Amino acid sequence: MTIQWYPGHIAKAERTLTEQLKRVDVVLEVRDARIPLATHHPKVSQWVSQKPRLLIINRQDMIPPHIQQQWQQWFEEHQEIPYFTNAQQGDGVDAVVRATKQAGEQLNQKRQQRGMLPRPVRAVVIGFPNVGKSALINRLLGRRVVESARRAGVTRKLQWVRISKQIELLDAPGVIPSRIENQQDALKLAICEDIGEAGYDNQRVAAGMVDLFQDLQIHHKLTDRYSLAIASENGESYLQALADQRFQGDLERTARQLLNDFRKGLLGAIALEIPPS
Ligand SMILES: Nc1nc2c(ncn2[C@@H]2O[C@H](COP(=O)(O)OP(=O)(O)OP(=O)(O)O)[C@@H](O)[C@H]2O)c(=O)[nH]1
Repeated sequence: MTIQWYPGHIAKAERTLTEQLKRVDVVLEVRDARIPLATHHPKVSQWVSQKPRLLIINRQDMIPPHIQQQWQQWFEEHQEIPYFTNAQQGDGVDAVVRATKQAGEQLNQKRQQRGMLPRPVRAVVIGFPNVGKSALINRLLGRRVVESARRAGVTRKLQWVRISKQIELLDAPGVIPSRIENQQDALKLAICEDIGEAGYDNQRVAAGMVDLFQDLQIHHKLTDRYSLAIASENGESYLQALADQRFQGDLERTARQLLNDFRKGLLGAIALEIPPS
């Protein structure tokens, strides 16, 4: 399984992100609920430094509720408060606004102690490509200012927008470049399309997805959708069997179909990661 990264894009994304972080008081870090660990970048704490950070686990509608509960508990055990959202529908966004305001109140208390006037808290939404940053920004603003698209890597430019008297937001999300050396994490990012401008092979990623479903013991999701049992095959042979059964042996078309069905939620609510025990 090889994911090919484009170093020029990564360096540029890192520069833009660090510039954005310099300007803000609070950071809203968005992760993908299907893969909350793989959408964590190890350098985030270094980039964010001492600033308050809110952890937003988006796409909550795409995982089963009992797994969401397990993550809630896991993060709390690790001294983090996760805010679960469905940015497409707006679920959970009010709690994010309240927490951001609270961070602003703390900021202004400190300013007051130093004899400074209060001002709105400045925030930025950051996260891997395609985790739902633009959708969240649009929800926070209650209107559509940032393009939100299924294609990864569409967001760029920089502007401030006022959410309320207390909060100002950078309307361009900070994109965390998704170069992840761990190939299993890279595979999950590719399956979820949270990978930005990287090159990958659809057939390998789709076969890897089938293997992952086996490991997670959720292969019945494939059987339910395609009426083709997995038997003992590995991902590659399943892809071949499905191609023969449905797509005249066309492996590329089969791989795209599998990935698309997963990404659109047509295989049901599926978590690709569960909290480590
Ligand atoms: N089902 C579901 N879809 C979502 C959710 N959040 C965002 N989406 C959809 O996912 C797609 C990507 O969302 P964006 O908001 O563009 O993601 P982004 O992180 O800004 O992406 P980049 O611009 O590539 O960095 C869009 O089609 C959104 O409508 C969610 O919570 N649930």
